[in-house]
Amino acid sequence: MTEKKAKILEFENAKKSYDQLTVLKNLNLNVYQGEITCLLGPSGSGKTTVFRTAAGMEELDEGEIIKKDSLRLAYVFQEPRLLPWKTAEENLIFVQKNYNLEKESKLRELLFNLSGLSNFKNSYPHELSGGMKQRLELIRAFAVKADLVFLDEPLKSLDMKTKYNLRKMITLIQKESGISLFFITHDPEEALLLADRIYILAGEGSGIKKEMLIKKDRSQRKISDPELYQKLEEIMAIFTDLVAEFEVDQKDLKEL
Ligand SMILES: Nc1ncnc2c1ncn2[C@@H]1O[C@H](COP(=O)(O)OP(=O)(O)OP(=O)(O)O)[C@@H](O)[C@H]1O
Repeated sequence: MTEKKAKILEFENAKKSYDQLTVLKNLNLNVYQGEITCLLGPSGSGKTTVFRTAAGMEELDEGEIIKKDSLRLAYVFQEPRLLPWKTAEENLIFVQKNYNLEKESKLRELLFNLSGLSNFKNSYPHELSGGMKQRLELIRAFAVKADLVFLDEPLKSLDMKTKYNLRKMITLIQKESGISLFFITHDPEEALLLADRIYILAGEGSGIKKEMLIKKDRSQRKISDPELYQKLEEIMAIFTDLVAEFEVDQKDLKEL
């Protein structure tokens, strides 16, 4: 199949171990311009290790991450990293200053509107709910006009309504700005609702088990669509193979 989109980041034969534990081996994946790419895998499969190496927080043992030096990257970590002594708007200005973008007040205004946080620009992080803080984390990453935003489980531990709203917000921002996103999740439904391209991580000491393309218009997706549902079943079959079942002798349960 011919790929017309430009590759903007590439993991080539990546290998990463911690002491005796090989977490990633022969990992190959591409991030394409203007796409939402998802790295999907069960707990412990090495997703955060991919994120940390991409962010330069860890070195690969072997292989390469290929990207242009000029590529502007932004990151959304699992746990909020907001500055507690700065208001919501000052948190955005703080990161914008790194790129001389602090005068972009219209962009901030737009992001606050899109995230429903317009009335909380002057609030401090401790005055916001968990979901609001996560929304602020997301718009902070979008405030620096990055080429590629990495998101590590951005919707983890949020309730269904907040997840739904944030998915809508991400979809809208991506559609309007054409920004590329690389997000990590263990949730197949989230991957299917958001991604153009899903890489399923094969599990400890391994690479990518499968690459999946989702063509359906993001704003029209429902998990009950036959196309998505069939893909969900495919992913679940792979996950069932990857996740070892724990074994407990029935009579030991009497100890409970
Ligand atoms: N700094 C570290 N030192 C030693 N082992 C580590 C380190 N970081 C991760 N590991 C191990 O590497 C493996 C993969 O961890 P990683 O956090 O990348 O997985 P994950 O897919 O992100 O998991 P989860 O979804 O539970 O966050 C795990 O077995 C973990 O214990």
